[in-house]
Amino acid sequence: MPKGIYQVPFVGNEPVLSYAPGSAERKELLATYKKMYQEIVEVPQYIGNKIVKSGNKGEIRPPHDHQHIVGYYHKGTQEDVKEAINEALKARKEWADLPWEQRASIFLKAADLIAGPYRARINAATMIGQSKNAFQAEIDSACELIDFLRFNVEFMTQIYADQPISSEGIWNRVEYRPLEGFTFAITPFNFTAISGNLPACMAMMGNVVVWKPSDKQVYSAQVIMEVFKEAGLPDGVINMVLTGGAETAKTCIEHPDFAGLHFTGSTSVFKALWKQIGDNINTHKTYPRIVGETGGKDFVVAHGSSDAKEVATALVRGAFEYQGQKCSAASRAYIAKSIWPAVKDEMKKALDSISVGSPEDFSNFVTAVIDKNSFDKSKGYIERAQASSEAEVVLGGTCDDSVGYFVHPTVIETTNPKYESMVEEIFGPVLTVYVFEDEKWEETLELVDQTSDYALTGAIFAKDRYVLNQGMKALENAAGNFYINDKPTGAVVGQQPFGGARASGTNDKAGSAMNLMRWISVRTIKETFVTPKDYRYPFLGKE
Ligand SMILES: NC(=O)c1ccc[n+]([C@@H]2O[C@H](COP(=O)([O-])OP(=O)(O)OC[C@H]3O[C@@H](n4cnc5c(N)ncnc54)[C@H](O)[C@@H]3O)[C@@H](O)[C@H]2O)c1
Ligand SMILES: N[C@@H](CCC=O)C(=O)O
Repeated sequence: MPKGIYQVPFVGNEPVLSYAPGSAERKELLATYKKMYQEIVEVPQYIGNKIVKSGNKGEIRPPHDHQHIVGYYHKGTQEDVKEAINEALKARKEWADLPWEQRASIFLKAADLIAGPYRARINAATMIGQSKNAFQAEIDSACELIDFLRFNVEFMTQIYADQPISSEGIWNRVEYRPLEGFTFAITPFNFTAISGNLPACMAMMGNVVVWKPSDKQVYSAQVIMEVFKEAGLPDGVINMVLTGGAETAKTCIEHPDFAGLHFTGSTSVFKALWKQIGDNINTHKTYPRIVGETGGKDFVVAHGSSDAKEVATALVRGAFEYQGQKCSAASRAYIAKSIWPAVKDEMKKALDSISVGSPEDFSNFVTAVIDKNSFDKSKGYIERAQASSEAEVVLGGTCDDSVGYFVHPTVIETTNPKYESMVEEIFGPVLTVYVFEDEKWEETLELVDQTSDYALTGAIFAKDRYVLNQGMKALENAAGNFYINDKPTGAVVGQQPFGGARASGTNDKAGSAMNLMRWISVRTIKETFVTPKDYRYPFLGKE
């Protein structure tokens, strides 16, 4: 047990390296990328103390060069998932009983390993496997993951320090116990940081975890496991299985010791999982915690008083960074008629200067979308817009999957504010713009609020403070992360806690104490120093 009330070293947000031409970090990252590109990686499952190589291999191909194989991942079975659950449950007691500062040390060390010796490797794996450019890899797989690990340790200590008051003669305490049973993390392809954070933050609070990453993110997932192992994470605490989503969910959710789901991914999958958990509620020993951060149809609404160049820049970065494959990506924009010609012109200039290609070339702003399904999906929206009487492709529109899944940044302009690409999540570099009459500002705000089921991120642009205030009120429930005169992407851990409501998720705010609270079950302890020896009230029966 701790012999002191420790304070954790806390250093704030990890500085983002610039990768300037000639910099040491650029040289190291490029050399690592090239080396890893030529090697054949084998990604195993991590179950208890075993590194499991089933021999049933799935290929890992860079989305920007789909004929090239960089390695294989070993697919598991449901027997592996059952073993992972057993190993997690076996590890539970010792891990849950470990003093918090020992758990904290492991994750702080993991953060330092990523900040130092693993930085180039985890960024290169993210560039190769998920086709992020170096700058996007740096903010995700290095900085955001490091921040999640360090800030969550800080939040954990804040939670533990939060204690009730005590009246005279008693001492009240609360104990923040991990959940009873095992927890289950399912993670998406698009952020290495999310993938590492979901299992890690549950483990940090003393839980044991079965983690199923996306089969499109296995390369960087392996680096995460290597880091956790090197940081000293005991066997069985986080077990990584490489199995099908639906079957794995069934095995975990039907288990009596299933204690919590930490999910990030699409809305339809999360809704199905929620239902499945409800259907199995009589099997579970405890009410499972359910946290899910899901899809978005994120908006930018620009008032006539806003600066056209600022709006255009926010749209280009917000909609097209990482090929629009951010849950937060700007994908529907409402632009006042008086500024639209200037906004379009600025966007055209920007898009004309954007090059599309492999992340190995650091001058490429846009690289490939994740796979053929994603490519076909974006292409479908573009082709339907080209054929539609209600929409027009005004910028971009080129798609080419001969080498990689490249979709050029595309802007659709529609006359129908409920046109399909104003409503549905595309998750690709396709932005749809609806131009409104300047005097219809209030109706437009209502439209923004009512058009989509999602409520993840959104941005408002205006110079007039009354207008901003009006927009903030009208859009109060339309976004969990709301931006004023900025793009709707790029939340930073500790600065903008992230998550949305409505169909976008449970809004438990990744990278905050609010999220960590979901992975603990509080025991309240009252200790009485001088225990009464007589049942009677002092004046009972006395007049
Ligand atoms: N709100 C957020 O914080 C946030 C962050 C990142 C991504 N996302 C969302 O994630 C989606 C993109 O990621 P994706 O393509 O990896 O999502 P996805 O839903 O296809 O997959 C997410 C995970 O669920 C698994 N899965 C798929 N089908 C399953 C099933 N039937 N049962 C159980 N698991 C299943 C996948 O294998 C993967 O591990 C987008 O909708 C995006 O908006 C949201
Ligand atoms: N937190 C990220 C988005 C994560 C979802 O894909 C952002 O704020 O842009």
